[in-house]
Amino acid sequence: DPAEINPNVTEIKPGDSVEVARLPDNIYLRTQDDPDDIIWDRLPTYRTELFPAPPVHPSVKLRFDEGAERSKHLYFQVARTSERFYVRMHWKDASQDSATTVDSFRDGVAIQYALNGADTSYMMGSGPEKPVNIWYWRADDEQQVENLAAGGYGSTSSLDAQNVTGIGSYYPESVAQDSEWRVVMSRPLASEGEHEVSFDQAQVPVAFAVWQGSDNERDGNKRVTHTWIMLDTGVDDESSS
Ligand code: HEM
Repeated sequence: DPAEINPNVTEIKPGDSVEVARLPDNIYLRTQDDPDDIIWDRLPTYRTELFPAPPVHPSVKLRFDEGAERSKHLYFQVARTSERFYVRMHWKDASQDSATTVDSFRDGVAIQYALNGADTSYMMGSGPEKPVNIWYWRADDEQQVENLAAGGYGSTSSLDAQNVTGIGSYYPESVAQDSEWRVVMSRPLASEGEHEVSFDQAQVPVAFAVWQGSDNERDGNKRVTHTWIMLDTGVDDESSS
């Protein structure tokens, strides 16, 4: 519904490019990864639509509710200083699901980067030649982000370098539907190892995923952006190699 979108929010479709905002070096976040720092009010906000990930696995198919109205909006912001890259994500969620138990699932969010160009499958990469790097936050540990790599389903693995930090917080509102999660993740600009995304290139393809615990979403069952959104880093490819 276009009427509901704030004029300061830019709608992003798959294939669109967004600019990584450059924070001056004399600006500091109150605490690194503070999801509610006032700096975020001054930076451009983007909104994109998430749709159910296609069921690729028989066990996901069993749980896949074809009829469900499951599209969802994700708001995101991207920024860098001379030393770190930051991404902030927020989305409405009427329930705070912080634990996985026998019959309940936790909320989560992730950003995925194609390591070897936009012809990589946005469905978690295409084999060892076209892998992805994934930063994965889960509501059961609001102050931790896992740094993962994958080259197709079933190959998801944790990286040696766990240098991605992050914090998420739930902001309840009197109208439950207006409540939201806000999550910031960041990493030093310099990458460590071949499976960490390099920000030293003009464009970085990204995709997002949100797991809504109250809808029993977990692993492959989640909402995702379909195909890549391109981040313009402001780095010149020719001068940086
Ligand atoms: C759009 C199509 C996608 C499909 C069909 C898909 C499918 C799957 C499947 C089958 C699994 C379970 C097996 C495994 O770990 O490999 C999985 C897990 C996972 N996926 Fe995806 N995926 C998609 C997109 C994404 C995106 C865009 C992201 C990140 C932004 C992502 C992040 C993850 C993570 C972090 C896990 C591990 C989850 C856990 O431990 O609970 N996926 N996905």
